[in-house]
Amino acid sequence: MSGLSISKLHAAHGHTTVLRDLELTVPNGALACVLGPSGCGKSTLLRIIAGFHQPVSGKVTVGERTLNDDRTQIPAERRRIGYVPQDGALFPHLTVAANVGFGLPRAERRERVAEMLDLVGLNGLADRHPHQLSGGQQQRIALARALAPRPELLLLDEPFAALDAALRTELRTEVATTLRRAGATAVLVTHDVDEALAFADVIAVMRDGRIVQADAPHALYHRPADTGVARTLGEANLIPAKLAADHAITAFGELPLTDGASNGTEDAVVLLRPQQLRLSAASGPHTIEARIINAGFRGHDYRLELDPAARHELPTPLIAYTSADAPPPTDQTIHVAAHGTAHPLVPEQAPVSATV
Ligand SMILES: Nc1ncnc2c1ncn2[C@@H]1O[C@H](COP(=O)(O)OP(=O)(O)OP(=O)(O)O)[C@@H](O)[C@H]1O
Repeated sequence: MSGLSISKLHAAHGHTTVLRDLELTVPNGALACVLGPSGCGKSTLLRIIAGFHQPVSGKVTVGERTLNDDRTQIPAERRRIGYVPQDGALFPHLTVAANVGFGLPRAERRERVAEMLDLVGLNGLADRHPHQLSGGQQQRIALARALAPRPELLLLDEPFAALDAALRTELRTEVATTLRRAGATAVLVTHDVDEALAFADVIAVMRDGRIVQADAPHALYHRPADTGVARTLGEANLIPAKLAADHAITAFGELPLTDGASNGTEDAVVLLRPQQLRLSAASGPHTIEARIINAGFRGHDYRLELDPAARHELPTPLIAYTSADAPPPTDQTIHVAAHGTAHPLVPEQAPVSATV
């Protein structure tokens, strides 16, 4: 397998620009997730990489091979790229073995099919037809079929979207393990943040036809580039702050900065994730007073919506997660403290015009 590199990619459907100046690098052997809202251009990006859609301009390379640039447009069948669509799209009239072996040279077909079915843990099902498989089994066969010709790059377009929540979690873990075992470079498209956080070595957040930030899941969650990326990765409290050299001054007192340095700004916003806000038994110099306006039980914890007292000048609602056995009742006034570090955020950029 080989790494993927995309630069200055522009694409349109008719007169509507869909991708603009898109940059993305996926190292060899890495699993990347492209995360973004419906309609932001994720599938268009995959279809360009696969060779199903021609971009307006830009360069796409896999390993040393240029697939698209000003002069080059390698056809899809010569790209050596595997593609797993949302519904798997197995050939209904062929057996599992024939689906996985489709297009492989006859001499190696038998052995390669057995190897692939082994990889996805379904070697007992070679003689079945797709309609005799569960949704999860069909997706695993689709993955085996895509990996069988030893593609240089594997593309997965929301491959778990049609599955129920439990199967989805199980299968995405399995698929990630399978891909790592196969040493595959893969790009998965999703609008499910849990999927991206669990699956990826690199998450690329897409907005308005561009990749706005790409980084390891942990870095992206704790150090988002702007308020939009912060919200894309999970619930976010955006807290007004003044920035000093190495700390933020907030209604919760002084909090160290995540990256430990700022230029000093009077009028800043810092990110505090809900798990950083904790109920405090007593009021103190670094607690705020708030009223619980909603408490939702989520099995492992409660999600609280809080209305902070007006004097704190904080946004409403603040979101806190608490693992307390039972939170105080709704409408009760409580004290809240903030833990950990604060990460300064810039506002999300306004979208640019969508017409070429
Ligand atoms: N064949 C097409 N002709 C015209 N417009 C299209 C075509 N395919 C997609 N679009 C438009 O291009 C934009 C990007 O679509 P795309 O399918 O790439 O988004 P997406 O992020 O994959 O969305 P989703 O998550 O809903 O699948 C959308 O506004 C869509 O309506």
